[in-house]
Amino acid sequence: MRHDPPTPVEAPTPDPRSDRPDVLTGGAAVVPIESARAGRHPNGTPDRSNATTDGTAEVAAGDGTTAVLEGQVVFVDQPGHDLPDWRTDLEAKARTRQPIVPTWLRSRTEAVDTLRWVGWHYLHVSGYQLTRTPLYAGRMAVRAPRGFFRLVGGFIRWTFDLEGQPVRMATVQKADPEAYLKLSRQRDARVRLRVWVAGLTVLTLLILAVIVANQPTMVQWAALAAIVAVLGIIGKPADRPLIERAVVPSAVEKLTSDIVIRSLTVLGISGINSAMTKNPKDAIRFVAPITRDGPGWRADIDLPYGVTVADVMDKRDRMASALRRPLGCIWPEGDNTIHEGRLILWVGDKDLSKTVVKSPLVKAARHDVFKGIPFGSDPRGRAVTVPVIEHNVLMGSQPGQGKTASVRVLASGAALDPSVELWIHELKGTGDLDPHEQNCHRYVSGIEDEAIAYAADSLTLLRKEVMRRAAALKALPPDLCPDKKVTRQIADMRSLGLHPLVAIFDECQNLFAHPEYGDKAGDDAEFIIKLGRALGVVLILATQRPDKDSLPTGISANVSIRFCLRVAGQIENDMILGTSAYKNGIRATLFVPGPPKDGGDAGTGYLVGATSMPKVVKTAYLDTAATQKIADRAHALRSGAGMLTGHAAGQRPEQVTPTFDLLADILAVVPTAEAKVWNELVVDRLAELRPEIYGPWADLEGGAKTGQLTTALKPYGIKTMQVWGTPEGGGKGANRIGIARDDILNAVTHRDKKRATEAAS
Ligand SMILES: Nc1ncnc2c1ncn2[C@@H]1O[C@H](COP(=O)(O)OP(=O)(O)OP(=O)(O)O)[C@@H](O)[C@H]1O
Repeated sequence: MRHDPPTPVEAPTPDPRSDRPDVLTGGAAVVPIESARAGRHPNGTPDRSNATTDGTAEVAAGDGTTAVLEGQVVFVDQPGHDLPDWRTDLEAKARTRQPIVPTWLRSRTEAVDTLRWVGWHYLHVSGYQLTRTPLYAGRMAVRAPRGFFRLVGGFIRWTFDLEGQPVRMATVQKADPEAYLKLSRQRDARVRLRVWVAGLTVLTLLILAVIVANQPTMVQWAALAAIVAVLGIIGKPADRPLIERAVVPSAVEKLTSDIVIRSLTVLGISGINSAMTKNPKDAIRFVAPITRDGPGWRADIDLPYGVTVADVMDKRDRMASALRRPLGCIWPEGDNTIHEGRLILWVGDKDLSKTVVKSPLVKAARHDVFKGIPFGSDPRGRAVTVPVIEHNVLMGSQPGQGKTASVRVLASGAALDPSVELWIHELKGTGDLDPHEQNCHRYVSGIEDEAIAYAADSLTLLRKEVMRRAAALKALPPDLCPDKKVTRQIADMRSLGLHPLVAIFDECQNLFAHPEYGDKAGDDAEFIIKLGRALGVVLILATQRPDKDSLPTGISANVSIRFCLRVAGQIENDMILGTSAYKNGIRATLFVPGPPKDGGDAGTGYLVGATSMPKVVKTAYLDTAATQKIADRAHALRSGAGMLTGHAAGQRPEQVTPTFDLLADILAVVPTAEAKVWNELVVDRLAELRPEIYGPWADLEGGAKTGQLTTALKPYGIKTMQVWGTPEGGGKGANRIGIARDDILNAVTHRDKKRATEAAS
């Protein structure tokens, strides 16, 4: 069956700016929508249109026949040149502006470091050469006779033009009298002049010799030394330099476009390989010249269409092999403000994992946290500061990758600002932060329940503190606090109680995953993170177990600064660095596990939220001795300023949550002989044991009382069951909800084992 031709329609009015003709010149075609609809097959299958040059379009009708659409056909691809918006054009140019002041001069620390390095370098070179002057003098003396003969021989050869002799002989052998005569005449003319010059030179030297002979001995020795030096230099064997190198030349190969292309094509990325096969010249484009950038080379590259920076990041080790550099020198980065395929490849001269970053805090007399805390340096050697005021920090990694070392840096920075109230909770019990105990308003180090309860108390107190501060800030006159935020000026007015309060929870998974305190602690932390920022309350959390049980999602979703050292997989990566971080190529899985001495990347991580773009940062390393020195200095500072409070001033901690161990308490009230017991009986006995804790449970009615214990036991994985029994005062036997004593005992054994393993790791 053949369709009726569709009703002719008007094509859209042509763009007046374009000189597009109405004839078809190629490219894909747009058929006016009404025509296309009219030409659709009744069963709804879309038709395929072919543009024709007479202003009609043929439409496959689906039954093998062709319908002709009348009207004007408009092309998708417009002829003529692009007409980019001039402002967009300028903005694009502005993004690629080269800095007027070189990058190393823009940071004071970096400039000082570079100048210091250059100074030391040349001092070393000068010292090295000066100590070797006797050796060089000896060498020159030995070489001087050969130099003398070379000089005299060369002088004679020049004077009598002996270099031309072989050519002249060749003309004789070829029996070419004309050429021979020409060359001989040239030689005679030369020799005539050169004999005069040579004679004058010899005469001058004789006069100089007579003058020197009449000079004091010192001058004579100096002249002799100069002559020996000159002859020594002339007499140098071709393969033996006079001066030794103070610095072995660097083996670092200059990064060139060929090397970069070679390294990208061996990564096994199909998008790159197929683009290279189709268009080897233009598949990988360099958007700026390859330049030196800090202690390394930087190449700005547009990857082939469809290839993302994340694809390349995954193959960093292969790239290192292709570039013949250690892995710690290869730092590919994306710039997705431009597009997903813009790769900034930085190849360092030094392996980052072998670099130990020094902290300026080691020598600082004091520090101002409103300026952020110096944290470490990026692979290019630029100092990186972490802002803490109005921020919260979450750090994570697998064990032994430098979390605690990073926490120490932040704790030390905070301690050196006496206006900061410092609360430290180190929930592993290894004492890594003990040096700062003397500066803390609240301090605990331990993995046992008491330590966890203390940390939970801290969060309860912090929550109250946040609410108090919110009211205090609201009450401040607008001229003092126009932005409703804590400023340095407000922080210094101690009476307002709005000074910075930095609370650190290292190994926080032990708190958030705790069966008794975990849930509430998670709620409190989330509340503090959301509201405390503008009020000067800063939470710093570090965990070695970033999963949803040990790190409530409310925390990982709301924290503002994230630092992720080496982790094993995508889930942990995104828990710390935020959803989609892995997908976007921010992958802390690329770091090598282990400490630097074993070639690992401990101390190196991705920092997100502290700088405009996510950055790889190597943290400054403070060992225990350096931390102790800083802590002692901070203590003296605080003591002088009368800022030692709470724990540091020897006050007893304020206890908010009474400490209790439910499982141990149940075992205490259920004798061994009683294998199974009703919940309600257990609750009554518990209330007798600790009325302040379990009293409210016992006050609950019937089912609620039973349910309370069931709920409290759930986090331990203990299930309740139907238990046959009789009331304690006597009465009829019945089946009611209860527990088995053995289940409690097993849970305690399991918990103790787990704690012992955690303490050992
Ligand atoms: N910034 C750094 N520079 C150099 N080495 C570092 C750095 N940070 C950590 N290290 C090395 O890594 C080791 C482990 O660091 P750290 O104890 O901080 O790890 P961690 O992640 O806290 O371990 P755990 O999870 O077991 O507590 C250190 O002993 C040190 O040798």
